[in-house]
Amino acid sequence: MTRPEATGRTPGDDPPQRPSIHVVAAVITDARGRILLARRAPGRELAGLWEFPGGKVDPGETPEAALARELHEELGIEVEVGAPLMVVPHRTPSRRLHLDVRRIRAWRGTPKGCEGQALAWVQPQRLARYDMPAPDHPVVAALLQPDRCLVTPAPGVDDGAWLDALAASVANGVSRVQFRMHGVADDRRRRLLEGAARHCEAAGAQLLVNGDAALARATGVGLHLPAAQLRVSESRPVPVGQLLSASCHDAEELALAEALGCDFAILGPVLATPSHPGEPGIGWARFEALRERVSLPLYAIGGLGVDDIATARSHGAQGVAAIRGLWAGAVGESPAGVAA
Ligand SMILES: Nc1nc2c([nH]c(=O)n2[C@@H]2O[C@H](COP(=O)(O)OP(=O)(O)OP(=O)(O)O)[C@@H](O)[C@H]2O)c(=O)[nH]1
Ligand SMILES: [Mg+2]
Repeated sequence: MTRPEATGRTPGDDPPQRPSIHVVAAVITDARGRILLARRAPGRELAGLWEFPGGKVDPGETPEAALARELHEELGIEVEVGAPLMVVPHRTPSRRLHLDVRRIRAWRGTPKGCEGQALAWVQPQRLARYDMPAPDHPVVAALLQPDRCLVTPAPGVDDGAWLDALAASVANGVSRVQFRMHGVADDRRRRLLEGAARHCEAAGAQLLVNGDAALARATGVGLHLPAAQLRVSESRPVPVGQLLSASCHDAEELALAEALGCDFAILGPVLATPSHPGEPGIGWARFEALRERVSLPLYAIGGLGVDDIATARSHGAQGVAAIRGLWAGAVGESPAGVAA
């Protein structure tokens, strides 16, 4: 609907002339698990792109009321708004946007394109085939990809106990694992990677090796680039289809990770963490300010665990990455150089 744009948050590092808009959008799922997309009609901004139905929050309106109103106006249905999925902060040269995505618990009526827009019910795995605005890319990732990424701790002296803890971690719901194993001899590291790969495969979890492109290519597991390697990578070190991620700490590294075609990145440290004593962390406001410049999925790292996933999602993160917060075993000495 055409109405004045509601102004929302305006974080301090932004020129005052850049308007901020709060948009609510819906994940509406049918009995077959398909998700409803609407195509922006000709003549409108971003015409032809597919989106989650919704629109701008009016001044004084709650997000829930705005979403119910928009879905009535655009689709002719009455809804019960459900749980938040995520809020994506996004900036363009002319404005900043908070895309606040909610699940719909129940609805009455049959969705129709009341404003002439085409509609499509899409299997989640096919969402990536639809051309969507940049702020929607993290939303699609949140619907499809894991909300937590384990970074492995050092193995101590007992490799069997380490592998048992890894197996317990993936059994506990971790389905993305970054195998980080610094200061361990090559043959031992390789044996542990093989053990980790067996456990991950059995549990359907994804595995990425930290910092060793040759080992990733030789074994077929994914590759995680530490920031120093990201900064010197000129092309994607593993083929598309083999997972690639990177550690990022600032806007420049995030832009590099996106340009290299990383499937996701890890950004932090967000909170203080035992592995970085004396460092306060960048905090959620800074996390958002960095997140709004790129659209690849980002895990927040640094002093976080499963209880922080909802908070992380409300700041535009895919979820959390952690050592301590996700490892189902004892964590010994803090490995240097990782904030988890
Ligand atoms: N509804 C919706 N808007 C989105 C999505 N992603 C995204 O970037 N946007 C942007 O959010 C803004 C608000 O969307 P809208 O055009 O639906 O707003 P509206 O229904 O109130 O209509 P209006 O154009 O009459 O003000 C648009 O600039 C749109 O490009 C999405 O998935 N759903
Ligand atoms: Mg709309």
